[in-house]
Amino acid sequence: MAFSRVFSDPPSRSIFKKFVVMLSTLLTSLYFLYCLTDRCGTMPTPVRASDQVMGFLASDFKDWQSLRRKRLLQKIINNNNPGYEAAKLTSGLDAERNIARANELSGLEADTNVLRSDLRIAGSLDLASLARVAGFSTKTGSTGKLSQLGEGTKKLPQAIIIGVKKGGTRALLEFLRVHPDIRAVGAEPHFFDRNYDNGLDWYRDLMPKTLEGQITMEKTPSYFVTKEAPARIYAMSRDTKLIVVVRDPVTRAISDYTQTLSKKPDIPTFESLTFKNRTTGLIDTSWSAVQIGIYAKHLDNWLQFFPMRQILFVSGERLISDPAGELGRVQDFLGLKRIITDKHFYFNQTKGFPCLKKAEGSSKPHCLGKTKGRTHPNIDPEVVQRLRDFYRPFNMKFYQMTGRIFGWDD
Ligand SMILES: Nc1ncnc2c1ncn2[C@@H]1O[C@H](COP(=O)(O)OS(=O)(=O)O)[C@@H](OP(=O)(O)O)[C@H]1O
Repeated sequence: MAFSRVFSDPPSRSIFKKFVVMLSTLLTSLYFLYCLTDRCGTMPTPVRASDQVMGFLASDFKDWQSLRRKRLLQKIINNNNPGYEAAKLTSGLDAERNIARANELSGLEADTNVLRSDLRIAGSLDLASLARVAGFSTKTGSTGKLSQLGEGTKKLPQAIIIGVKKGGTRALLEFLRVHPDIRAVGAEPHFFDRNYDNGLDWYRDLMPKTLEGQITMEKTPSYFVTKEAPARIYAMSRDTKLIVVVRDPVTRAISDYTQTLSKKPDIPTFESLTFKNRTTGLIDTSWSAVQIGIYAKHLDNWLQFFPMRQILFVSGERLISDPAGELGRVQDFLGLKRIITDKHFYFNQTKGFPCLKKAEGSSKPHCLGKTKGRTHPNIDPEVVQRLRDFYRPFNMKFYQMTGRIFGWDD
């Protein structure tokens, strides 16, 4: 009996172990797929539109928010363990790599700059082989700047493009990267929303090396609508400069929908998703495409931690009609010499957008990839009008808060 137990237990244990490993792999893959369909974002609860408008405007940023700020900050400082676990680091990097690869394979993100940067993120592991897989020579990823050759140190970002999704954040980052005093990670690290548990060392390690005087940057548009992000960034450095590219919230919502539709062609129409109840005109503010555009509400969260002078708002519309003008404001805000000027841009008729005459580290003209500047579906004008009416008071509040009239309500 004892003899047979000795020889029968080990195989069953090993089968069990294999089963556990297979199950974890399956679950991890499912999670990545889930994230790729944009379902990892926050899903706020629905609120009746008119109630929300009035309730929000009436509250006018009460004192309890400063209490909330202190509480949140304390929680974050307690939770943020800089000595991250090695296991988490590995899984985080794998996630980035998997997303980059899956995007690449599915053609969802054809922007070479994004891929290039994703390769750079993964570079600490095996840049050369990943580049080969992606069909890029490692030369493609070279910026031609000294720090790319190994000098300098990795630093936490001093400036972050925190939003908004579909605002024009990729265009802004790609344009800024032309500046010799800016070094930026191309992929979205999602540190302050999805990967915060990985710790600041993990985050720093994603950054490119910089020399004295160069600014490290990243962009993750979902930060703007992430409740925890302001306190977390504040805990990293209260001096962090924040940049938000904002765009007409109605067009932004349609752009957001267009992106989802390109990945999931079977989703309901924009019109049906907009309303909780079309007859009563009740707008579904739990739909993220609508919710993200309530800029005044999200900005209020940031103002609990950062003064207005530390946040720059870039007009997504002006970034297209006058990229050099908007880039001038951004360079001033970052305390940099105005090196990026109208000489750097040309309007590409085929693309219908401004493009760079020379991309970072290249002598060739460069437009953003095909996922930027998509054709939007036609939306029922009545629904568009209803959305305009919904956003108007929030837009007014936002203009008042920022001191800039963005012209979305003309
Ligand atoms: N120069 C240039 N080239 C191409 N596209 C440009 C440019 N400048 C701004 N845009 C607008 O950027 C919109 C995408 O915004 P984001 O880059 O913030 O999107 S994302 O959140 O990172 O997915 C994208 O939205 P869609 O037009 O809806 O595709 C563009 O309108």
